[in-house]
Amino acid sequence: MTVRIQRLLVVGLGLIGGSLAKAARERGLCAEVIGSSRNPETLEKALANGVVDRVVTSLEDIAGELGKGDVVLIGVPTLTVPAIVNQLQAILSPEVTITDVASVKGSVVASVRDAYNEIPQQFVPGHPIAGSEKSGVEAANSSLFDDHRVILTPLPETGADHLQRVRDLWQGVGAVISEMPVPEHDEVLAATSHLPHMLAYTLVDALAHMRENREIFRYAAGGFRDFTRIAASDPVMWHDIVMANSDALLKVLDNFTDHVSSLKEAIKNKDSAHLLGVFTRAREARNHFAKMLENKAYLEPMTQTIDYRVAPAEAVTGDIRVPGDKSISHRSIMLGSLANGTTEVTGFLEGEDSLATLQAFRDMGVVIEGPDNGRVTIHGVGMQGLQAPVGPLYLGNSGTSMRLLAGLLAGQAFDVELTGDESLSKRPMERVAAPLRQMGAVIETAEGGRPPLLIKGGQTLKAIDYKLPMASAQVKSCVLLAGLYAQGMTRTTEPAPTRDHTERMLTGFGYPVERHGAVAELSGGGKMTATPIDVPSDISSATFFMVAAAIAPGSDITLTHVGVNPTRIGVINILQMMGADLELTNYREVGGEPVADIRVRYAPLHGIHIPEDQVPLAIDEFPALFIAAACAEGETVLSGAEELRVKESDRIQAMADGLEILGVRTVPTPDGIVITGGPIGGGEVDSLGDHRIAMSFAVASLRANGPILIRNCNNVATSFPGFVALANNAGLKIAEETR
Ligand SMILES: O=C(O)C1=C[C@@H](OP(=O)(O)O)[C@@H](O)[C@H](O)C1
Ligand SMILES: C=C(OP(=O)(O)O)C(=O)O
Repeated sequence: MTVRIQRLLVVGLGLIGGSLAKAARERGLCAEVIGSSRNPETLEKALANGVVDRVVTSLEDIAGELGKGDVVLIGVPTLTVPAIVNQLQAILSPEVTITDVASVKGSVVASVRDAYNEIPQQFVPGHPIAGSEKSGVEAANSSLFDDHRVILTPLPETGADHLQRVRDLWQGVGAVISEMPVPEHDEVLAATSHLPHMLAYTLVDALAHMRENREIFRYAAGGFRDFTRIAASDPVMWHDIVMANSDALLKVLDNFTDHVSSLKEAIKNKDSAHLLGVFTRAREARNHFAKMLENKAYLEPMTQTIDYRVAPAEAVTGDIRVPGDKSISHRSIMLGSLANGTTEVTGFLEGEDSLATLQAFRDMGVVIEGPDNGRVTIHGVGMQGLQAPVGPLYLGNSGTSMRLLAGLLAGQAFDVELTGDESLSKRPMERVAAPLRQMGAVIETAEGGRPPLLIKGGQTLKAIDYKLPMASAQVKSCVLLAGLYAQGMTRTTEPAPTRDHTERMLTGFGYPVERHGAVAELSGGGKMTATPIDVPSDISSATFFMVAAAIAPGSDITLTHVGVNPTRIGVINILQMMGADLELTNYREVGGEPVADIRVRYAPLHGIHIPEDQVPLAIDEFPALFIAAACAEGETVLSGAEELRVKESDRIQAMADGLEILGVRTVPTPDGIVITGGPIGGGEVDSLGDHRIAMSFAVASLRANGPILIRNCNNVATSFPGFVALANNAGLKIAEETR
């Protein structure tokens, strides 16, 4: 329903009133725009600058003309609003829509109620979040509201057509409308607008009072200028706002004063942890909000969807260092946070999954600097030093974060809730909840053992001897991490070897872990000491380039500094069994983890039966290995890999569907797949938001005879930020498209 506005009367032609009048006039939103002001000079300027069609000096002169379809907008300073409202009550027809632009809504609504003895249907309180330190009709700017927010705070009595008319007016001048209740508006604005203005005014006033003020202002550049820009705002307007919103403002001022007092204490006591804590948290929050605002998070989906359009490519060549290992990055944050002392991490993966873990620990009070080019400094808080987070810990797409944190947090003193994105919210968590409950933890899951996880703090955990029902490093790590807080010796026995980064890193941090064969055990109640961590490149990310070189004639690529922990090298073993030409050189150990450079040159591949003992050692590499199988002579058979069905997507089905579309024959089975090698065509495939599916199909382009469009590739950033640039450098032809 669009309700056309006939006449718009703007009472008070300051910056906001003047800008609205001018914008409405220029955009032809109303039949006529009329301005009213007590000041004849303002009226003259308004006419001269084309702000209004006509002016009136008193409301009586015009009120009688106005009726249904007309709008009166009160644009005077907040404390002058009651006088205008009183006047309007006496002379204006109840059919005329009345709205206002005051920065405080409680006091305006109260003045309307006083004047009318009720809230009339015609009244629609509003507040455009726009402005500038400039004031007056001469500053009127018809694009002031473009993409700016206007908050309307309609009351139960407000009439629907009046509300619609005001919405149309603001939308017509380019604004974006949100609605909220009056008290919420006043609290939000006290914190986000009124407090900063008070601080800016006070800072400038305080400095101006210092004896050497000339000198101070002479040297006050960047920071001072940025911080105090708003101290040039209209003093009367701000006086009125403060008087009108004093209750809400006093509340935020109290809170802020407490923070300043703690900062003062920290400076006095040279408390670096406190200072760094405040600064790193604030910087993160500022960046986070800036991103949200850039994306207009309240208006549109947070980000756009990224697709890859991949053209057929020839070969891959060069020396490449892929980003840091995801599993090790997660663990570096977890153990570094619980250690005594400061842990320096280099090579940290700045992907969304490991950043989710990092943020979770920040949310629990750990001061973490970085990441900055893979460098992270963690100020460990000791085994008992985590604090209750203020809200749920959001872990995005990351299964590892949720399952390992569940273990670590089961024995803490506080309650915590773990949540995740759509994909993570579908993944099974009973596999960790069950052993943790056996240890005495109190954990609730949503239906079907899915996230969110609600963990009740303050439980006494006791050690268990846990035989893992599936080969899962996440479940093993979860139980061992809970074991750090349990009474007695916690033991895990795994059905097949899985990645052992937790055990290695605990040892590195000085926490004794006994290991023999399939068994790992540790006693609760110990402590850890900070130690530097150098994270090797992720073999799971390197895999995409290994497969790329293995399938594309003419390829010769060297992947440097790759982690080649024996529990992770299934992909190397399987590719070699298929006939790939793979060579490991420069073998060394870095911080308890073996590392090597891997050179891969093209060689024809043949299908194999993948030995089941290799499955856990290559669990994340199968989507890419399926592409190798599609390029191999004959059949490749995988079994014993039902775990692939509960990753970020059902990776067996997702790959089978995509390969079929590209003309490759596949037969999915409950625990694996049979793939018959053959030519690969072009087509459109869906990664289902699974990073490894997206990157695998990009690699397929090296053997495809047409372009491949891969849908939903945003999550590549969870494990492999910079993938597209690195891949294109090596020889792929990926174009990112957003929609
Ligand atoms: O412990 C880890 O860091 C991981 C273990 C594996 O999961 P499962 O334990 O579920 O097999 C793997 O798929 C995941 O990417 C990372
Ligand atoms: C399975 C994976 O990760 P996670 O379980 O941590 O989401 C993966 O990275 O392939």
